[in-house]
Amino acid sequence: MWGAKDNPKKMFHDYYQSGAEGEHTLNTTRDAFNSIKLKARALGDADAFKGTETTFLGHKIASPICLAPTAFHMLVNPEGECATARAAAGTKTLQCLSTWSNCSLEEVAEAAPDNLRILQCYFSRSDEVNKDIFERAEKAGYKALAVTVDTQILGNREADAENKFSLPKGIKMGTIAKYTSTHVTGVEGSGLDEYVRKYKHNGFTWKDILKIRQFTSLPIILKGIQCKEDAAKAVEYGADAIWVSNHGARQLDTTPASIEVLEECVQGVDGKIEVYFDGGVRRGTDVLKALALGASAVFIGRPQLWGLAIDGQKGVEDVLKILNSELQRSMILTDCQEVKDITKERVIHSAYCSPKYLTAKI
Ligand SMILES: Cc1cc2nc3c(=O)[nH]c(=O)nc-3n(C[C@H](O)[C@H](O)[C@H](O)COP(=O)(O)O)c2cc1C
Ligand SMILES: CC(C)CC(=O)C(=O)O
Repeated sequence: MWGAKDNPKKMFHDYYQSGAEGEHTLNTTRDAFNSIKLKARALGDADAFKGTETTFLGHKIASPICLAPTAFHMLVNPEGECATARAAAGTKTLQCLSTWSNCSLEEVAEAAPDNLRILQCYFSRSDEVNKDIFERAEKAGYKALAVTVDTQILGNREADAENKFSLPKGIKMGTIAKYTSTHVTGVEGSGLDEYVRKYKHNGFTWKDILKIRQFTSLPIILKGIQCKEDAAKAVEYGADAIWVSNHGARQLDTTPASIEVLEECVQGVDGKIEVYFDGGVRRGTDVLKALALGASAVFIGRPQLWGLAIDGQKGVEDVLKILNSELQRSMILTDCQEVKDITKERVIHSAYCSPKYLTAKI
């Protein structure tokens, strides 16, 4: 068998694909989506279909399917996140750029100047660095900050440890290059742990959300909410939106699939702020289910990386177009003429996704 040392493509593939520990959450996510059934409706007027246009924090997007922040796009394409940004622009949707992008946030903004973009943030130990990043983001036209709240420490990704993951020479950490380095000291295990240890502020807690407010006027989205208590707390701490996510099942193994906790998180915010969603979205029907259960936009992680690996910008655009055409078909067959028609009534057995189901005797 190839070792990662002989075959870097294996190292990159494993990094993109893998989940935490036994990958139980990763492996049950498809079943969770498939256990939710859609209600087909007869004789909806397909000619009256209006489309998938919607809004994100008041900004127009052509589709509720957006690009999630995923680190290190240059592992599979020399144009990296600039190619992904152009794909988002080509389909008029939103890109959320990772703190750990290979292209800098300024390069990405320049690659697709008119596109709607937001920046995912991991917090540095240095407030000066954080302030600098927020200012750079604002200046480069990013419209919100998505603060990741599920990664106080990195999940146990066994494949990365076995492969001794590290970035190849010559691949920079574009956005944070001026504050940290890609040098790995050769410790045991995954170089990713070292990158994170060197840069990230693991003592960043709820009170620091209030601090961010003083540093920036950009809207703040909390990414990685997984229960109604935290959803309610996000409102209490002044978040402008929450993003229900288990980080692609890469953090804590044996948590529910994100789709299983979406409804309770929606209940937690009680209509006060928008709710976004990611985790295992692979079909238009998945998008419809997430919207029906209360999300106003969904994000895709790995599918964009597979598209990027296969055909660069065009590959990512193809992924977005296929998903959006599947969404349109599903909307028509459930008699939804526009995104606002995608309500809870489109789903049968939504009770299976609520905590009541877990305790009910049925
Ligand atoms: C290779 C990879 C890198 C990721 N990097 C980040 C990141 O830098 N910041 C972050 O908040 N989430 C990151 N995520 C999580 C995604 O934003 C998203 O939550 C998840 O991938 C969605 O699940 P999906 O891949 O099943 O679509 C990453 C996910 C993957 C697969
Ligand atoms: C560099 C990593 C912390 C990026 C990430 O969030 C991930 O790999 O899931």
